[in-house]
Amino acid sequence: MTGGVQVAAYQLILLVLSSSSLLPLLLRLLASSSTSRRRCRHGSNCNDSNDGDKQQQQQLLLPPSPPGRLPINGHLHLVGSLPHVSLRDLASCSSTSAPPPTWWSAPRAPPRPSSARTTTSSRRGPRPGSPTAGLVYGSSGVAFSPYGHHWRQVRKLVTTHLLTLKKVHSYRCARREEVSLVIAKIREAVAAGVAVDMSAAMNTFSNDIISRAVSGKFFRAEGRNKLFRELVKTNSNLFGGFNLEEYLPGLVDSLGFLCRWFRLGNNRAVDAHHKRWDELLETVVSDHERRNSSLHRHGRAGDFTDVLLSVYQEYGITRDHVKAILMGMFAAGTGTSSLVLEFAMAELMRNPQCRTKLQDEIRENTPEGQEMVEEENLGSMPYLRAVVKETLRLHPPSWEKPEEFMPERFMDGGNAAGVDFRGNDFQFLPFGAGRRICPGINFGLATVEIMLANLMYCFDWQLPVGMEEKDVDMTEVFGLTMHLKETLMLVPKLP
Ligand code: HEM
Repeated sequence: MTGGVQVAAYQLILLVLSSSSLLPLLLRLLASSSTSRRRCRHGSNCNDSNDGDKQQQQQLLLPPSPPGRLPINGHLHLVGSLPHVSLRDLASCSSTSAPPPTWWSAPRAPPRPSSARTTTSSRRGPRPGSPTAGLVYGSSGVAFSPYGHHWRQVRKLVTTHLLTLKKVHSYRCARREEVSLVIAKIREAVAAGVAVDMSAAMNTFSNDIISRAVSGKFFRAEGRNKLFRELVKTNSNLFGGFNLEEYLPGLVDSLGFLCRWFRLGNNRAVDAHHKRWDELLETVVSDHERRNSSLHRHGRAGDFTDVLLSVYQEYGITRDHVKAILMGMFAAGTGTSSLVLEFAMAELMRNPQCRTKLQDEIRENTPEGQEMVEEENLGSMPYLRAVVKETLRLHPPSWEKPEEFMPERFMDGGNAAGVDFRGNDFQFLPFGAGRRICPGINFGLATVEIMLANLMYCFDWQLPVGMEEKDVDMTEVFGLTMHLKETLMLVPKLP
């Protein structure tokens, strides 16, 4: 369900409830939601505020809430189908940094740098007991686990053993092979003179990279990578869809049986989907267990699953937790990297001068006669990093010409030259910040940079006949991650 439909569904529920004899229950809901708001102020990042509650706000030193809050509805009616854009607009209406609107339960990148300092997340993901929590093994992986001992353990495991710079580096041959497969496919399109569906190509590429890191060399066996891709897509639909509990936990508590009936269909879909994930992950785990002894004999570095199986007991976690971590790697690692690549290509098509500048840099800094850009060549390509940063910058307000694609801002002499994305510069948080910062930064960047460099190095790119730069549709659609509404079709040519 899109953001607009979610909002409409939410408002419809409110309308039905308020026009019925359920008013007493609504009042209870109101009471319970204000209690939970009070609780949030002491524990979580949900630092909402209330115009009518100024005294308490002053005591708690919270900034003022954006104007236009309604009872029950909070600021929901002010949030459109692109919530990050609405949040930005709400922030700019307020005289100081705006805290998230009052209904907003999931932690998202806040609209202004200064508010980012106060809102790094402690709770995230499906609420305990919700159908989607069941899908992710009771929210026991890294991304959805609430802050606490378990999260600290799984996060430590992932950052110490799976996503270290050394480990990411150890996958460079795998990345090289996957990039050459994409290049070979694009060469076929050049020979046939047809356009390439870049959205699909980049999604397949980043999913294959993650599948390979998780499942090893044999990830293509029995079409496992395709199955992973399909399951990740369904995850995204289920998490990005409308889940009553996430929006109105108080209502669900108050109207237990009605809500259970309302979400029955969703429950079944989630259970069936979880079963498919579990079967696949169980196969991956038991395959690895079978060949683990010979792996140790040969002393080879293993994939994510090998590493997890060798250390998980030390961390006091279970086999289901291992599966939850693996599932989380797919969900967090696939959509993100492929979207960065797709947005980067779309922006470069709309900005030919940036594209030429990037191609010149890449071609000048790749040794002559080399068929592909290698990872060791990337260090001498600062404009490539600036293009990636600019793609990640995603329209926040406090920038010069915020809506324009201007990688130069991150280059020497640019107004954001020293700005980095590792969570220290609060005006630029594409990977989040604080204790929940993305642990996959190195993995994601390695995937994006080598692929983008090779797309630019090996080909010249054109828009399909009849299309001009201004016709590249950058309309975004809200979901678990933001993505382009239209498929990006591009025509490759040999340079
Ligand atoms: C360019 C690609 C990527 C982008 C833009 C990105 C972005 C993000 C963001 C914004 C968050 C939330 C941070 C917060 O709440 O403060 C996050 C969390 C996370 N990401 Fe990434 N990510 C990328 C790639 C990856 C990859 C490749 C992996 C794994 C292989 C990964 C694993 C995770 C995990 C496990 C979390 C949850 C961390 C926690 O809750 O402790 N990400 N990512």
